[in-house]
Amino acid sequence: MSATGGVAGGGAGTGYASIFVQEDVSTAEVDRLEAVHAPLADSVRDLVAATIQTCVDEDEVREVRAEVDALVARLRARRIDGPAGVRYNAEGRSWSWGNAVVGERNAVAPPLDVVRDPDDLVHAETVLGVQYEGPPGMVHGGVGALLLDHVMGVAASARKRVTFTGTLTMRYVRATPLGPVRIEARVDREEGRKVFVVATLADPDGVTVEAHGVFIVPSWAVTDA
Ligand SMILES: CCCCCCCCCCCCCC(=O)SCCNC(=O)CCNC(=O)[C@H](O)C(C)(C)COP(=O)(O)OP(=O)(O)OC[C@H]1O[C@@H](n2cnc3c(N)ncnc32)[C@H](O)[C@@H]1OP(=O)(O)O
Repeated sequence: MSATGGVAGGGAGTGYASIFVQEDVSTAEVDRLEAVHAPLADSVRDLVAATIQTCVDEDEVREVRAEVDALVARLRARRIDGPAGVRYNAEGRSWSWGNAVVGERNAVAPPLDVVRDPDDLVHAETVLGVQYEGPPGMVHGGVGALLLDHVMGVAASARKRVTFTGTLTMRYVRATPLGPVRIEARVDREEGRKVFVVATLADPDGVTVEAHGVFIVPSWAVTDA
Protein backbone atom coordinates (compact mmCIF):
# COMPACT_ATOMS: atom_id res chain seq x y z
CA MET A 1 0.00 0.00 0.00
CA SER A 2 2.82 2.38 0.74
CA ALA A 3 3.92 2.07 -2.87
CA THR A 4 0.66 3.23 -4.43
CA GLY A 5 -1.04 6.55 -4.60
CA GLY A 6 -4.71 7.37 -4.79
CA VAL A 7 -6.40 6.47 -8.03
CA ALA A 8 -9.51 8.26 -9.12
CA GLY A 9 -11.01 5.45 -11.09
CA GLY A 10 -13.75 2.99 -11.76
CA GLY A 11 -15.92 4.69 -14.32
CA ALA A 12 -19.57 4.05 -14.91
CA GLY A 13 -20.33 0.55 -16.11
CA THR A 14 -17.03 -0.97 -15.00
CA GLY A 15 -18.35 -2.48 -11.81
CA TYR A 16 -15.47 -0.88 -9.90
CA ALA A 17 -17.05 2.51 -9.18
CA SER A 18 -18.16 1.51 -5.72
CA ILE A 19 -14.81 0.10 -4.58
CA PHE A 20 -12.46 2.97 -5.48
CA VAL A 21 -13.79 5.40 -2.91
CA GLN A 22 -12.37 8.74 -1.82
CA GLU A 23 -12.82 9.33 1.89
CA ASP A 24 -12.61 12.53 3.91
CA VAL A 25 -10.24 11.17 6.53
CA SER A 26 -6.72 12.22 7.47
CA THR A 27 -3.68 10.02 6.94
CA ALA A 28 -3.01 10.20 10.68
CA GLU A 29 -6.45 8.73 11.39
CA VAL A 30 -5.95 5.93 8.81
CA ASP A 31 -2.58 5.13 10.41
CA ARG A 32 -4.18 5.12 13.87
CA LEU A 33 -6.93 2.71 12.77
CA GLU A 34 -4.40 0.41 11.13
CA ALA A 35 -2.40 0.31 14.34
CA VAL A 36 -5.51 -0.95 16.12
CA HIS A 37 -6.65 -3.49 13.54
CA ALA A 38 -3.40 -4.93 12.16
CA PRO A 39 -2.51 -6.67 15.45
CA LEU A 40 -5.90 -8.41 15.35
CA ALA A 41 -5.07 -9.78 11.90
CA ASP A 42 -1.69 -10.92 13.29
CA SER A 43 -3.45 -12.80 16.08
CA VAL A 44 -5.84 -14.43 13.61
CA ARG A 45 -2.81 -15.52 11.52
CA ASP A 46 -1.45 -17.18 14.64
CA LEU A 47 -4.87 -18.80 15.15
CA VAL A 48 -4.79 -20.24 11.62
CA ALA A 49 -1.32 -21.70 12.14
CA ALA A 50 -2.27 -23.03 15.56
CA THR A 51 -5.41 -24.63 14.07
CA ILE A 52 -3.23 -26.53 11.62
CA GLN A 53 -0.58 -27.56 14.11
CA THR A 54 -2.51 -28.21 17.30
CA CYS A 55 -2.40 -31.63 18.94
CA VAL A 56 -4.69 -30.81 21.90
CA ASP A 57 -7.48 -33.28 22.65
CA GLU A 58 -10.84 -33.25 20.89
CA ASP A 59 -12.83 -31.69 23.74
CA GLU A 60 -10.36 -28.82 23.83
CA VAL A 61 -10.79 -28.36 20.07
CA ARG A 62 -14.60 -28.17 20.50
CA GLU A 63 -14.28 -25.62 23.32
CA VAL A 64 -11.88 -23.45 21.37
CA ARG A 65 -14.27 -23.56 18.42
CA ALA A 66 -17.12 -22.27 20.60
CA GLU A 67 -14.90 -19.43 21.84
CA VAL A 68 -13.85 -18.53 18.31
CA ASP A 69 -17.49 -18.52 17.18
CA ALA A 70 -18.30 -16.14 20.03
CA LEU A 71 -15.47 -13.82 18.97
CA VAL A 72 -16.72 -13.85 15.38
CA ALA A 73 -20.17 -12.82 16.58
CA ARG A 74 -18.67 -9.93 18.58
CA LEU A 75 -16.75 -8.63 15.56
CA ARG A 76 -19.81 -8.94 13.31
CA ALA A 77 -21.95 -6.88 15.71
CA ARG A 78 -21.03 -3.82 13.62
CA ARG A 79 -19.55 -4.30 10.17
CA ILE A 80 -19.55 -3.11 6.58
CA ASP A 81 -21.74 -4.90 4.09
CA GLY A 82 -19.46 -6.41 1.44
CA PRO A 83 -15.77 -6.07 0.54
CA ALA A 84 -13.50 -3.39 2.01
CA GLY A 85 -12.52 -2.09 -1.45
CA VAL A 86 -9.77 0.41 -2.14
CA ARG A 87 -10.03 3.81 -0.48
CA TYR A 88 -7.90 6.92 -0.69
CA ASN A 89 -7.81 10.38 0.80
CA ALA A 90 -6.99 13.85 -0.47
CA GLU A 91 -3.40 13.46 0.78
CA GLY A 92 -2.78 10.58 -1.64
CA ARG A 93 -2.81 7.89 1.06
CA SER A 94 -4.58 4.73 -0.15
CA TRP A 95 -5.61 1.69 1.81
CA SER A 96 -7.19 -1.64 0.92
CA TRP A 97 -7.78 -3.40 4.20
CA GLY A 98 -9.21 -6.57 2.67
CA ASN A 99 -6.61 -7.07 -0.08
CA ALA A 100 -5.60 -10.74 -0.33
CA VAL A 101 -1.88 -9.89 -0.31
CA VAL A 102 -1.39 -6.65 1.59
CA GLY A 103 -4.69 -6.05 3.38
CA GLU A 104 -3.83 -4.74 6.86
CA ARG A 105 -6.97 -6.35 8.26
CA ASN A 106 -6.73 -9.56 6.25
CA ALA A 107 -5.25 -12.51 8.13
CA VAL A 108 -5.24 -14.52 4.88
CA ALA A 109 -2.67 -12.06 3.51
CA PRO A 110 0.92 -12.63 4.52
CA PRO A 111 2.18 -9.43 6.10
CA LEU A 112 3.66 -8.13 2.86
CA ASP A 113 5.07 -4.62 2.83
CA VAL A 114 5.69 -3.63 -0.78
CA VAL A 115 8.46 -1.08 -1.35
CA ARG A 116 9.29 0.90 -4.47
CA ASP A 117 12.94 1.93 -4.76
CA PRO A 118 13.90 5.23 -6.40
CA ASP A 119 15.02 3.23 -9.48
CA ASP A 120 11.47 1.70 -9.67
CA LEU A 121 12.49 -1.77 -8.53
CA VAL A 122 9.51 -2.96 -6.51
CA HIS A 123 10.18 -5.54 -3.83
CA ALA A 124 8.76 -7.23 -0.77
CA GLU A 125 9.87 -9.76 1.79
CA THR A 126 7.85 -12.04 4.01
CA VAL A 127 7.99 -15.36 5.80
CA LEU A 128 5.56 -17.98 4.48
CA GLY A 129 4.38 -20.28 7.25
CA VAL A 130 2.46 -23.52 7.41
CA GLN A 131 -0.72 -21.83 6.09
CA TYR A 132 0.86 -21.57 2.64
CA GLU A 133 1.92 -25.19 2.14
CA GLY A 134 1.41 -26.98 -1.15
CA PRO A 135 3.84 -29.87 -1.66
CA PRO A 136 5.04 -31.07 1.75
CA GLY A 137 7.12 -28.34 3.37
CA MET A 138 6.95 -26.24 0.22
CA VAL A 139 5.07 -23.12 -0.80
CA HIS A 140 1.88 -23.74 -2.80
CA GLY A 141 2.50 -22.73 -6.43
CA GLY A 142 -0.64 -20.61 -6.45
CA VAL A 143 0.55 -18.69 -3.42
CA GLY A 144 3.79 -17.86 -5.20
CA ALA A 145 1.76 -16.66 -8.19
CA LEU A 146 -0.47 -14.61 -5.88
CA LEU A 147 2.44 -12.76 -4.33
CA LEU A 148 4.16 -12.25 -7.67
CA ASP A 149 0.94 -10.98 -9.27
CA HIS A 150 0.50 -8.36 -6.60
CA VAL A 151 4.07 -7.08 -6.55
CA MET A 152 4.14 -7.05 -10.36
CA GLY A 153 0.84 -5.16 -10.32
CA VAL A 154 2.34 -2.52 -8.06
CA ALA A 155 5.35 -2.23 -10.40
CA ALA A 156 3.05 -1.80 -13.40
CA SER A 157 0.56 0.48 -11.71
CA ALA A 158 3.14 3.11 -10.79
CA ARG A 159 1.89 6.12 -8.99
CA LYS A 160 -1.47 7.32 -10.27
CA ARG A 161 -1.92 4.63 -12.94
CA VAL A 162 -4.09 1.61 -12.31
CA THR A 163 -3.46 -1.63 -14.20
CA PHE A 164 -5.12 -5.04 -14.21
CA THR A 165 -3.38 -8.34 -14.74
CA GLY A 166 -3.90 -9.42 -18.34
CA THR A 167 -1.58 -12.41 -18.68
CA LEU A 168 0.80 -13.98 -16.20
CA THR A 169 3.42 -16.62 -17.03
CA MET A 170 5.27 -18.49 -14.28
CA ARG A 171 8.33 -20.69 -14.58
CA TYR A 172 8.79 -22.71 -11.41
CA VAL A 173 12.54 -23.23 -11.42
CA ARG A 174 12.59 -25.28 -8.22
CA ALA A 175 10.29 -25.77 -5.26
CA THR A 176 10.18 -22.92 -2.73
CA PRO A 177 10.60 -24.09 0.87
CA LEU A 178 8.28 -22.58 3.47
CA GLY A 179 10.15 -19.76 5.19
CA PRO A 180 11.57 -16.41 4.12
CA VAL A 181 10.96 -15.26 0.54
CA ARG A 182 11.72 -12.13 -1.45
CA ILE A 183 9.78 -10.90 -4.46
CA GLU A 184 11.22 -8.42 -6.95
CA ALA A 185 9.49 -6.87 -9.95
CA ARG A 186 10.20 -4.17 -12.48
CA VAL A 187 8.69 -2.84 -15.66
CA ASP A 188 10.48 -4.28 -18.68
CA ARG A 189 8.74 -2.18 -21.35
CA GLU A 190 5.47 -0.52 -22.28
CA GLU A 191 3.40 -0.60 -25.46
CA GLY A 192 0.38 1.68 -25.41
CA ARG A 193 -1.83 0.55 -22.52
CA LYS A 194 0.19 -2.66 -22.06
CA VAL A 195 2.88 -2.77 -19.37
CA PHE A 196 5.28 -5.74 -19.52
CA VAL A 197 6.67 -6.71 -16.14
CA VAL A 198 9.39 -9.19 -15.14
CA ALA A 199 9.70 -10.58 -11.63
CA THR A 200 11.23 -13.23 -9.42
CA LEU A 201 10.39 -15.05 -6.23
CA ALA A 202 13.44 -16.17 -4.28
CA ASP A 203 14.33 -18.04 -1.12
CA PRO A 204 17.62 -17.38 0.70
CA ASP A 205 19.41 -19.69 -1.79
CA GLY A 206 18.24 -17.84 -4.89
CA VAL A 207 15.45 -17.60 -7.46
CA THR A 208 12.72 -20.26 -7.32
CA VAL A 209 10.11 -18.72 -9.65
CA GLU A 210 10.53 -16.44 -12.68
CA ALA A 211 7.50 -14.51 -13.87
CA HIS A 212 6.50 -12.45 -16.90
CA GLY A 213 3.31 -10.47 -16.99
CA VAL A 214 1.28 -8.20 -19.20
CA PHE A 215 -0.61 -5.62 -17.19
CA ILE A 216 -3.22 -3.50 -18.92
CA VAL A 217 -4.39 0.02 -18.16
CA PRO A 218 -8.13 -0.63 -18.66
CA SER A 219 -9.83 1.63 -21.16
CA TRP A 220 -12.03 3.04 -18.36
CA ALA A 221 -8.94 4.11 -16.35
CA VAL A 222 -7.21 6.10 -19.07
CA THR A 223 -6.55 9.66 -17.92
CA ASP A 224 -4.66 12.62 -19.34
CA ALA A 225 -2.31 12.68 -16.32
C1 LIG B 1 -5.67 3.09 -4.61
C2 LIG B 1 -5.38 2.35 -5.69
C3 LIG B 1 -4.62 1.20 -5.72
C4 LIG B 1 -4.51 0.55 -6.98
C5 LIG B 1 -3.83 -0.71 -6.83
C6 LIG B 1 -2.37 -0.66 -7.20
C7 LIG B 1 -1.65 -1.88 -6.89
C8 LIG B 1 -2.45 -3.08 -6.97
C9 LIG B 1 -1.71 -4.26 -7.38
C10 LIG B 1 -2.70 -5.33 -7.61
C11 LIG B 1 -2.10 -6.45 -8.38
C12 LIG B 1 -3.12 -7.51 -8.62
C13 LIG B 1 -3.80 -7.26 -9.91
C14 LIG B 1 -5.02 -8.09 -10.06
O1 LIG B 1 -5.27 -9.03 -9.40
S1 LIG B 1 -6.08 -7.54 -11.26
C15 LIG B 1 -7.33 -8.79 -11.24
C16 LIG B 1 -7.09 -9.87 -12.26
N1 LIG B 1 -7.28 -9.33 -13.58
C17 LIG B 1 -8.49 -9.12 -14.07
O2 LIG B 1 -9.50 -9.37 -13.46
C18 LIG B 1 -8.54 -8.52 -15.45
C19 LIG B 1 -9.83 -8.85 -16.16
N2 LIG B 1 -9.78 -8.33 -17.51
C20 LIG B 1 -10.07 -7.04 -17.77
O3 LIG B 1 -10.48 -6.26 -16.90
C21 LIG B 1 -9.84 -6.56 -19.17
O4 LIG B 1 -9.91 -7.64 -20.06
C22 LIG B 1 -8.47 -5.84 -19.35
C23 LIG B 1 -8.42 -4.60 -18.42
C24 LIG B 1 -7.29 -6.77 -19.03
C25 LIG B 1 -8.32 -5.37 -20.78
O5 LIG B 1 -9.48 -4.68 -21.13
P1 LIG B 1 -9.49 -3.43 -22.11
O6 LIG B 1 -10.85 -3.35 -22.66
O7 LIG B 1 -8.99 -2.20 -21.44
O8 LIG B 1 -8.41 -3.87 -23.18
P2 LIG B 1 -8.56 -3.91 -24.75
O9 LIG B 1 -9.37 -5.05 -25.19
O10 LIG B 1 -8.96 -2.53 -25.23
O11 LIG B 1 -7.06 -4.21 -25.17
C26 LIG B 1 -6.02 -3.27 -24.95
C27 LIG B 1 -4.72 -3.94 -25.33
O12 LIG B 1 -4.41 -4.95 -24.34
C28 LIG B 1 -4.34 -6.26 -24.97
N3 LIG B 1 -4.96 -7.20 -24.04
C29 LIG B 1 -6.23 -7.21 -23.62
N4 LIG B 1 -6.42 -8.20 -22.74
C30 LIG B 1 -5.22 -8.81 -22.59
C31 LIG B 1 -4.79 -9.89 -21.81
N5 LIG B 1 -5.62 -10.54 -20.96
N6 LIG B 1 -3.51 -10.25 -21.88
C32 LIG B 1 -2.65 -9.61 -22.70
N7 LIG B 1 -3.01 -8.58 -23.48
C33 LIG B 1 -4.28 -8.18 -23.42
C34 LIG B 1 -5.11 -6.13 -26.25
O13 LIG B 1 -4.68 -7.07 -27.21
C35 LIG B 1 -4.78 -4.70 -26.63
O14 LIG B 1 -3.48 -4.70 -27.16
P3 LIG B 1 -3.20 -3.95 -28.56
O15 LIG B 1 -4.14 -4.56 -29.55
O16 LIG B 1 -3.51 -2.51 -28.29
O17 LIG B 1 -1.75 -4.18 -28.86
